[in-house]
Amino acid sequence: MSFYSKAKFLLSAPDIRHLGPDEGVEVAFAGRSNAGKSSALNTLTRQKNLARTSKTPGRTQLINVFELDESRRLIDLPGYGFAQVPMEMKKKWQKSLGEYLQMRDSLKGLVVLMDIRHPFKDLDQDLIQWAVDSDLPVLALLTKSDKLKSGKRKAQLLMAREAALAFCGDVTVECFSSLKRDGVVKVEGILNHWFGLIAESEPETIIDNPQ
Ligand SMILES: Nc1nc2c(ncn2[C@@H]2O[C@H](COP(=O)(O)OP(=O)(O)OP(=O)(O)O)[C@@H](O)[C@H]2O)c(=O)[nH]1
Ligand SMILES: [Mg+2]
Repeated sequence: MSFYSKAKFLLSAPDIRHLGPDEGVEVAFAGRSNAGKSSALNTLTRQKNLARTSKTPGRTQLINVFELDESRRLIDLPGYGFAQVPMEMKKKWQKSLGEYLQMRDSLKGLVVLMDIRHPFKDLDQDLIQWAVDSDLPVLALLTKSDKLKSGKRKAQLLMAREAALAFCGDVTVECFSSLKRDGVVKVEGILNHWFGLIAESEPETIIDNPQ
């Protein structure tokens, strides 16, 4: 059993004032609406319905917190860049998202998810750039990698890595598929470091649940 499969829903908050104490370590999943954030969390935690997913963009409207243990949490953030949301709602979400990213001290790592077919849109670049400038560790995932055949997938990955280097600096970029579980082991390895489960110098390994 993976450490991440222990995840339990803790709370949903409209803004940072409704989150629990700003202690321990949080790793947040961010990205455009419909990029596959909630699906990725379900895949990582091996739970089908932990985070709510939907075909309709804009499903996740609150900051959703999932507890791994008493000091470690996974965060599912509302998506950005969805045109069909009423302006007022959009403003509210973007405000709570911005506040979370800028003010939450326990945020120790950011996973930015982008559809492999159209990565590094303006808002993605802005977010990754901001994380790099803020010294917040960031992992960029090209989601729904199952949508492309192997050759095209590799080409997109190379292109995205070059784009990341050009626009945002030295950012880790990997492919990910919730459907095929592509990239899960790599994500776990990186999260293990961010959560302080293994030292930086140690090789990336999968942490088993001790129970
Ligand atoms: N083929 C394929 N579809 C995926 C994958 N991941 C997610 N999807 C689909 O993409 C849609 C959006 O997924 P969600 O996980 O709800 O996306 P989200 O980023 O949480 O969206 P918001 O909460 O609206 O911001 C759903 O229909 C998923 O089934 C994947 O790896 N492969
Ligand atoms: Mg979602």
